[in-house]
Amino acid sequence: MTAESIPKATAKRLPIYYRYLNILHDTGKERISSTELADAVQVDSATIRRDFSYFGALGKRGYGYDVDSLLSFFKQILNQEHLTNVGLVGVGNLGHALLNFNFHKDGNVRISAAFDSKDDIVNTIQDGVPVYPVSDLADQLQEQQIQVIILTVPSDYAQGVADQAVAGGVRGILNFTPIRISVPDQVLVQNVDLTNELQTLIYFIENFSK
Ligand SMILES: NC(=O)c1ccc[n+]([C@@H]2O[C@H](COP(=O)([O-])OP(=O)(O)OC[C@H]3O[C@@H](n4cnc5c(N)ncnc54)[C@H](O)[C@@H]3O)[C@@H](O)[C@H]2O)c1
Repeated sequence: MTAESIPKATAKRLPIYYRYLNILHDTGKERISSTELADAVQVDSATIRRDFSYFGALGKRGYGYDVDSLLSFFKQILNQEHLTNVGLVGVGNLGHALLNFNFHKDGNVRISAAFDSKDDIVNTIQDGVPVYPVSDLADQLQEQQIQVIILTVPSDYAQGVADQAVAGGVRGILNFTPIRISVPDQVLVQNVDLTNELQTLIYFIENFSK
């Protein structure tokens, strides 16, 4: 089974399972039933069993799932053993917060280079990450083989920076700016809008909560 042949909805739940299994592993738990897992990750147990069935018969009736073998399987699927270096462009309020966070809990992703246009921050190290002049973006992405960037520049600069990143061979952009950037088909853009997320949450609370 390859990552490509797993249904998208199942693939989306993998990181949730993975994170929880890591916690179980750290506490020394060796096996878990789908019902226990369902309670912990808030996914119903039938869905969990179906999801896991895509990975072959990993569970044994009356025994549950072996935590270690599930973990190593997910690690392989999620490519967790492979460290992905990410660039961040725009070290302002939001950029600083993301640099400070730097995905340390997940272990397989880290921001390894940051870029800005302000003289007082360029060529410094912020939260352990070197900040390069944005004029070097395309070169540095290529040199450091960085294929994913986080975009946290003011909206007026978003498209220009995206163009530079594309010139540097970027394959994915996590776009925090309100601008819908244009990129070639082969480049993936994931837009993040916290206002939207909050409004969706409030809508669900008001309309679907018990
Ligand atoms: N998606 C969300 O939920 C969300 C939340 C907050 C902010 N934002 C967006 O994130 C962006 C950043 O917000 P902020 O509050 O951190 O802004 P900010 O002004 O504090 O920071 C922007 C940084 O980008 C740098 N910059 C400017 N032009 C640049 C360029 N061409 N190349 C590289 N760096 C450049 C600036 O020097 C500054 O350090 C804005 O577009 C804002 O709208 C989105």
